[in-house]
Amino acid sequence: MRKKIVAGNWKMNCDLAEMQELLTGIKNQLKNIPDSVSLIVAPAYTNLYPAFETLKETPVEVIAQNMHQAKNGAFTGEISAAMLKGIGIKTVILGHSERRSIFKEDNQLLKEKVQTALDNSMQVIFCIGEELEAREEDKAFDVVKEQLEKALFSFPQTAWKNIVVAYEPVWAIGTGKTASPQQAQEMHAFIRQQIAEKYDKETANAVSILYGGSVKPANAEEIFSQTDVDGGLIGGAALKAESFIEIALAFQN
Ligand SMILES: O=C[C@H](O)COP(=O)(O)O
Repeated sequence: MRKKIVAGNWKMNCDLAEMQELLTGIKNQLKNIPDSVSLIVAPAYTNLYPAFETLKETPVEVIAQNMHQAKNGAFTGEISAAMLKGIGIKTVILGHSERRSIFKEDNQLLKEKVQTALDNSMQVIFCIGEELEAREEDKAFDVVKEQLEKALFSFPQTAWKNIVVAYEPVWAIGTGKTASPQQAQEMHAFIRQQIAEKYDKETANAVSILYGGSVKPANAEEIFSQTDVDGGLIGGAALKAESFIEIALAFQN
């Protein structure tokens, strides 16, 4: 059975004190979360180690929001895979649409980052998704296919045990506009089919595919109940312990 995952991407939010408060809230409610659901939080770089220390006796995984592709060197302001691993971080989000649009990270660069993560035995949550214009022009599937092909499909089948895909339609991120459960299911099934065609059905069926984009307690249950939706990558609603936990509980119903 595929892993069910609820991951909170905190983006550039929470100073240390705010994060510790959030973590206390999450820890206090962990007993309600079924073992079948993996909880993940992705704090900003400066909060990674304190979060790791605070959560180390719990099942919640702390992951990074990004990293550089190089091993080390003159890259002012950047963080390497070895640095993340050195503080116990084993997973990284790559390809988030904010990295693609604001920081101009393209599929070629993202492929290099994925390669670096895999070379360092790290897991990757790889984000893909179309912008509003592509959705309106009926090109959403073409965009997603291209992102998969250019950034991920040159890796061998064995790499896929370390890759989780997050489908995040850009027009639904932080906008309050969620893809309908049907739109999410349609795209998730398409992504799985692309993986099956490139590799095989077994590989495709084992990959967790998360949905991201304005997931909230009110819509999580319907989205998570879709056949090919294995969880969520949550932004705004992950910044409050109550709503984050409520979203994770949506799997129970
Ligand atoms: O990484 C998370 C996504 O960008 C979703 O953010 P959001 O839940 O605030 O729309």
